[in-house]
Amino acid sequence: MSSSTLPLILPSHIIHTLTFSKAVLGLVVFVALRFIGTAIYRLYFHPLRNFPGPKLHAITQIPAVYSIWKGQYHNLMVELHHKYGHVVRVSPNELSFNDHRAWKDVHGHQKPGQPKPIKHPSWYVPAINDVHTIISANDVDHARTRRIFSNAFSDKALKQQEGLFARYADLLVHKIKESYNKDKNHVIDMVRMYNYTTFDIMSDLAFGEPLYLLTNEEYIPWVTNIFKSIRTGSKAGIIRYWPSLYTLAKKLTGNTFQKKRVVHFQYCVDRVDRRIARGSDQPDIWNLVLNAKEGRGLSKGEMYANTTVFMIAGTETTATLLSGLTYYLLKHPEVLKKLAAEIRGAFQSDEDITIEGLQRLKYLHACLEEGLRMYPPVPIGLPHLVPPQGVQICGDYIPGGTTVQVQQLAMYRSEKNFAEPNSFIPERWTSEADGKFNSDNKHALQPFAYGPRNCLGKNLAYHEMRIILAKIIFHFDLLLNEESNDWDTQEVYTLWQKHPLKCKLTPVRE
Ligand code: HEM
Repeated sequence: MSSSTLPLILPSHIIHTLTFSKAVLGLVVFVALRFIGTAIYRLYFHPLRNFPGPKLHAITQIPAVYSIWKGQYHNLMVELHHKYGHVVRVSPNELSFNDHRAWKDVHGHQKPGQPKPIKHPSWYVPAINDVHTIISANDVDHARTRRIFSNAFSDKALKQQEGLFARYADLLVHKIKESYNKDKNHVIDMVRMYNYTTFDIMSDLAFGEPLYLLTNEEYIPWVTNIFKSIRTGSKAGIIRYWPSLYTLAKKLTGNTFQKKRVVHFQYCVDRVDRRIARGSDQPDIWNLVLNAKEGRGLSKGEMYANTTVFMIAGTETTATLLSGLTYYLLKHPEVLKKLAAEIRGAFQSDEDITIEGLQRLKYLHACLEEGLRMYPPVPIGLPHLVPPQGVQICGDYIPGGTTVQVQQLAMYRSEKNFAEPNSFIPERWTSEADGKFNSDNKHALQPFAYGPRNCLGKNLAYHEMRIILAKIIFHFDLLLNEESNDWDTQEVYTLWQKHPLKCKLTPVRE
């Protein structure tokens, strides 16, 4: 048998195998050529080709996505900005900024008719009832919603709510004293204690009743699920980097995720309904909103959707700052001593600790600012989309369709913005600051975001953080437990994944 006749007598399954291998080979070659073609385009012809950044990041979104998946995106951004400067091309269609001017250009007010980046529609989606929240609404709906809710977050409202904050801060102190009285060597996880307090406060404001976390010293499953969903939501969210897969994945997995979201949402609906049916004479969100002219246009759907925002935006963030600041104070005993002297010197009793009294404490304010700089509760950027006309950011023309983000941690840990950026030095925020801090770029620090869509609860958050921290320091001496020595080495899944912060608190007064 000559070799030339061999193919004729090959069994059919071998012929199939050969055809199949050819098809696979063809596919591999096609994918490889496509990848090379895309890589060449993105490196040499793409509108973002002249922006600095690692070549691999310009070619593919995989390195950025991988770091999000591993919870290391915050560190990657610090590193890339350190190496490449104030603007970095972090993936083919995405630019990251750590220059203070980007706050105004991305988040700030623009003149009427001037194009501006919008909140990225892939990231900012409506609530489960398909109603947009204050955070996700387009600019027009946002302005209306913001007007409605601003009554509940005004200075006047805060003054009316003062007693409520004091009540929960006192309960926190009471619980810690109780634990100490049971066991003088007690070790307390302050992350939990701060979360219990901030969730109870916000629940009282939004549902007219606490979640009783402080009373029971235990999370309820609804709260645990919030923490879990922040992590899984951040991981699952990477699919947005492949828009066509995103649509497909939404269709395929819609039901699984949907069911969990429905259960979570229903909890808010039931509690808001219960609060409205019961009525209340307290200065909670609903009394302040519904009694004002603007609030009468609010639909039930909007009430439910926005409550979910308040219960996340107004709780975890504040507890995060308190946990981070407590950690840095414990790592810097000289700062803690100075702060304790200020607080204990200013007040004689709990009743003295008022909004006005706390606002006068300059060193407390400096410590809060430095805590927000070192450990911003929202450490990464909030994705915005450049409109088709393009915009100017930090003096550069940015073409339409680009995703842009202002990175918080990378902004605050840059020596271009702050001297000794990785050191916790509250003095930099005071008039007694060393000369080298005179050139600190204070405007770079915007932990509550910037412009018309900045944090609505900023004043509330400052008061809450002040009163809780002041009462803790007024009543206790604190020590960090050894196991929490490296507490700040954490992953970020949109928000910090906080480890337990184990501390020993010893009462200094009855
Ligand atoms: C340290 C504490 C806090 C920090 C660092 C913080 C930070 C932020 C940031 C960065 C945004 C912009 C989010 C975005 O555009 O995607 C935001 C928005 C918002 N925050 Fe806060 N927040 C804090 C506490 C609070 C509190 C206590 C409340 C009270 C409910 C609150 C309510 C809101 C609301 C309603 C928005 C949406 C505002 C709008 O779109 O007009 N936040 N916050």
